[in-house]
Amino acid sequence: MAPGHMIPIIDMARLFTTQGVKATIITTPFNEPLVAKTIERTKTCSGFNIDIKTIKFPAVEVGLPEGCENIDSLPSNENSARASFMTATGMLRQPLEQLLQDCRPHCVVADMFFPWATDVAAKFGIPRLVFHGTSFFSLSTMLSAKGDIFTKFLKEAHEAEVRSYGVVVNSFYELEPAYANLYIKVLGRKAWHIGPVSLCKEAEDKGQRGKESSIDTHECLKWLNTKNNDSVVYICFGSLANLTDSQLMEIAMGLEASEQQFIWVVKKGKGKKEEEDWMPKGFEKRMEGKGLIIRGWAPQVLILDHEAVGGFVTHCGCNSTLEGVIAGVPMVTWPMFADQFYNEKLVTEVLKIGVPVGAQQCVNMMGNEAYSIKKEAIVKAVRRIIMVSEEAKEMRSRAKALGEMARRAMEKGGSSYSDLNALIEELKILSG
Ligand SMILES: O=c1ccn([C@@H]2O[C@H](COP(=O)(O)OP(=O)(O)O[C@H]3O[C@H](CO)[C@@H](O)[C@H](O)[C@H]3O)[C@@H](O)[C@H]2O)c(=O)[nH]1
Repeated sequence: MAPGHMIPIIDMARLFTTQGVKATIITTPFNEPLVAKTIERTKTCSGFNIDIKTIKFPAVEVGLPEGCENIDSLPSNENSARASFMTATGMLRQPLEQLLQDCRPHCVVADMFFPWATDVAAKFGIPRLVFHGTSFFSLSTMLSAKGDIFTKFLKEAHEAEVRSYGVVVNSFYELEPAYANLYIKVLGRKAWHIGPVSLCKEAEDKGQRGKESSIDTHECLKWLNTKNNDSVVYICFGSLANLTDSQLMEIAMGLEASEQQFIWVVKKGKGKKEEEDWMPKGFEKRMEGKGLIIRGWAPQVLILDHEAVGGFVTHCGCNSTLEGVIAGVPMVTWPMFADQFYNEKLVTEVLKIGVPVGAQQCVNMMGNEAYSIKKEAIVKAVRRIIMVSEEAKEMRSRAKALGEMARRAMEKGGSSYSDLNALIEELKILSG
């Protein structure tokens, strides 16, 4: 239960319904409005057939505040808060069992964070598919890396995956053929690439993905419309990372010194005091017309898709990475935790459509006071992707070609379209 997992899950449900099957999204009461709004926006689309069912999330029972049902709303990032959240997540097992008993679906797609869903589904003879939310590259790398990187939880998730029917991957074959082959043919996993799911034709709500945008989308587009093609850098670190004030300060100074136009998403509210703490004096005034700061939630896909955007500074969350690929923009990679360091390698060393900012250390979701990327590194990397040069030109052209391949993969006859088709057919046979 985190935006980076829920957004693709909702897209996936819509994608499944395009194949004529009915989908039910299971969520919790405080997450339900987000799911409902997204579904509502596409309700008029043909073939639409999605239900929502909620099960109670025992936040209070594990000592979390009432309504704390999403990892991005944890009161703090202390290990204890995350551990409580995981405990509460584990307690969804029994209500899921009840729900499956009543609904008897033909298949359950459950996120990797619910390893027990495999056994629950098996109880009713229902196949379970695992959704990791990450690329074949990072899945294969994690499996091939030494066993000691696996925490107890990851071990459990891994064992559940082995016992599951298979894995659905939000990726497309042409993006990482060697790693799709490695995962499926060499490591012997049963997997289907069905993405990028955000390109599902029913997912036309580009301006409101995940949360309500903090900026009027028309204003944002109006601002972008005044800019030349490929001239604006977009900077966003996903839904979970909180950067320290000193890190934000380095970014602000770096952006100013880079002399490039930008849209920068900062997960901070408005408030004079706060502003003074994390940006140089007079920064926003000096940047007027040149730089736009979005405080809170940005309409990311809408921004990336605009032709004025020519580069993306990203933390390499899997969704953002794919969205950058679809938009065909070179990236500055700035991984922070989880699979992001793997995704960085995919972008910079395999696909060669980005340059690393030089992040060497994992920081937790609240950042790290003792470690920050300096302004000079930011200026250098931003200029490398946005300023006219042979290197930038080549990266851009490779990125644009991949974006085209992504679209083709999702069209009728494309690799992801066909794989989804094959999956549904197989499930139909299974269910008799
Ligand atoms: O202001 C914002 C911020 C984010 N997004 C969207 O939110 C999603 C964010 O997902 P992602 O880029 O994957 O980042 P995280 O939110 O950090 O995702 C978590 O989940 C991912 C999927 O498992 C992992 O790859 C990441 O490492 C993990 O941090 C994307 O679709 C973005 O378009 C917005 O629309 N507006």
